[in-house]
Order: sequence, then structure tokens, then C-alpha cells
Amino acid sequence: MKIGLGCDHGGYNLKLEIKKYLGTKGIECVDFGTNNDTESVDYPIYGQKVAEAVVANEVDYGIVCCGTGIGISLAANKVPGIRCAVVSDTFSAKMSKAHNNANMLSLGERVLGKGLALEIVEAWLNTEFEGDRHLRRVNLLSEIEKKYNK
Ligand SMILES: O=C(CO)[C@H](O)[C@H](O)[C@H](O)COP(=O)(O)O
Repeated sequence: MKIGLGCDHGGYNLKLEIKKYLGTKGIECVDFGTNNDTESVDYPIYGQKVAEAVVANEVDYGIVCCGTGIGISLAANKVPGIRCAVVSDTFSAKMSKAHNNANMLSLGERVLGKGLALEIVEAWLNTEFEGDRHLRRVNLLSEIEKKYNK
């Protein structure tokens, strides 16, 4: 499995922790920046980069971080085919994959401690999409995208 990582300055340290954690699990990461927490940068740039890598199948999933997880998820969700979930608890992490087939996860460094953030990542990666009625709903999300992306 290959994971695309991205962040702004507000999510940089959490992204590093996630990268380290995934490394210990033997999971390959592609880091799309940013590369420090000292230069103030704009989260849409990094959300878009990771999202485009996911839809291009350069990576299997994307994990992005900013201060709250909100701004960078909004950017990622503008890319057709992306379902990026902002998550702050393990139940939602599991449901975002089981029911929503989220292909990106977004976390807030200013919201979550490292321990919980890594539990969320683990829960999300270890959960499978359940399909069935949830597939119908995910397909309806794609229909909305098609309507507005002609
Ligand atoms: O976009 C965000 C909120 O949705 C992120 O939390 C950003 O990291 C945050 O807005 C950056 O704020 P800063 O004051 O420029 O560090």
C-alpha cells in the first residue's frame, strides 16, 4: 500500500508523526509537502496535490493535515473522485471507510494529540468499505460531481 501525505505549516508536525508511524508499519509514503512549520503556506495547494495523486492512482490513499483538518479537506474534496473525511475520533474513522469509502483522511494538528491521531489512522487503514447500500450512496455522490463538472 502507498499513501500520499500532505500538510500546511499547521499540520506539518502531525504529518511527520504519521509518516514515522506508517514507516514502522512498512507502508510506503509519498510526501507532497509542505516541508517545515516555519513558513506560512496555503493549505489548498497541498490538499490538491495529494488528491490529484489519489485520483491518478499514483497512491492508494491520501492523508492530509492542517491546523483543524478542515481547510485542506475542503481543497481535496474539490477534486472529482475524492471523498476526504475530516475525523477526530476512531468511530468516525472506521465509518468514513466502511460507509463512505473515504479515499482520503484529514486530521487537525491543533485539534488532536499524537496518540489519538495515530489510532485514527490505524482504524481508518484497517477498515474495509462495506459496499451494498453504501455503494449506492457513494455512487450518488459521484452523480452530484458529474452534474457540476460538465
Ligand atoms: O485551513 C485551516 C482551517 O480550516 C487550517 O487549520 C490552517 O492550518 C490554518 O487556517 C492556518 O492558520 P494560520 O493562522 O495561518 O497558521
